[in-house]
Amino acid sequence: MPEVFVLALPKGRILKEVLPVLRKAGIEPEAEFADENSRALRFRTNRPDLEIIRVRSFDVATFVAFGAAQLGVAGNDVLLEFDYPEIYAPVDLNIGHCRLSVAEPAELSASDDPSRWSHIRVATKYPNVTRAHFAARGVQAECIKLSGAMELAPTLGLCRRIVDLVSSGATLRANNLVEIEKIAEVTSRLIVNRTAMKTFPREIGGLVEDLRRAAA
Ligand SMILES: Nc1ncnc2c1ncn2[C@@H]1O[C@H](COP(=O)(O)OP(=O)(O)OP(=O)(O)O)[C@@H](O)[C@H]1O
Ligand SMILES: O=P(O)(O)OC[C@H]1O[C@H](OP(=O)(O)OP(=O)(O)O)[C@H](O)[C@@H]1O
Repeated sequence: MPEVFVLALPKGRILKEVLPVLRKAGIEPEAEFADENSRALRFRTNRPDLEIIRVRSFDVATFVAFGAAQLGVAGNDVLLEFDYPEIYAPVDLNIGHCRLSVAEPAELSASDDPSRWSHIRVATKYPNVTRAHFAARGVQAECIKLSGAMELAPTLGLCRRIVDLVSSGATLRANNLVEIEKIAEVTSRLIVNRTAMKTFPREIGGLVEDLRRAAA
């Protein structure tokens, strides 16, 4: 019986960008995958040795880190937040371009001086990256963990600053916030479980190379 490998894909916005890359690599998910009303989470592909699962973006990293999926697609925002040693990220897929930034209300930024901060409170989905970023310059960041809609936090008085993903800047503008500092540039990466790569170098290495060529 041949080995069947599992590729974990994020459910959200990245899915639309990743499908053309898969197609270029000769990987076609079964028809049900495109059906938004389907409750299935696990799908066959045209390759008998590859299945796809659809999970939340942060969970892609968890499935791959624990070897439940051998491959996945994750933004480096997610990889920075977890820093799982079992994850190897060999290919930048050149999709999902955005940045992880610090933002605050426009009226605060007019008089704010970030070089004088010693302690700040920040709403974010990325508490580990945020704490490490500020600790590197001696600022203690107290993080309030949210799972989305961070931009509401300053308006409603939860805290004055947020750390969130920014692409066009439209979400910040709509909430009267301005970007004051970039923490990291973000793109989506192909990720691989290190043990799986060592155990099946030919098979997984082949998939990695197919996807590398498709993303180039
Ligand atoms: N505005 C954006 N532009 C480009 N890429 C983005 C943007 N927002 C997020 N991403 C990328 O897509 C990934 C998933 O984004 P996000 O977490 O917002 O999606 P989601 O569908 O809301 O996921 P979930 O439901 O798991 O929270 C992020 O980890 C990031 O790498
Ligand atoms: O700069 P922009 O182009 O406006 O993009 C930024 C927005 O995109 C992401 O949210 P998403 O739309 O994925 O929703 P979420 O809040 O549920 O994560 C991110 O969290 C920002 O809110």
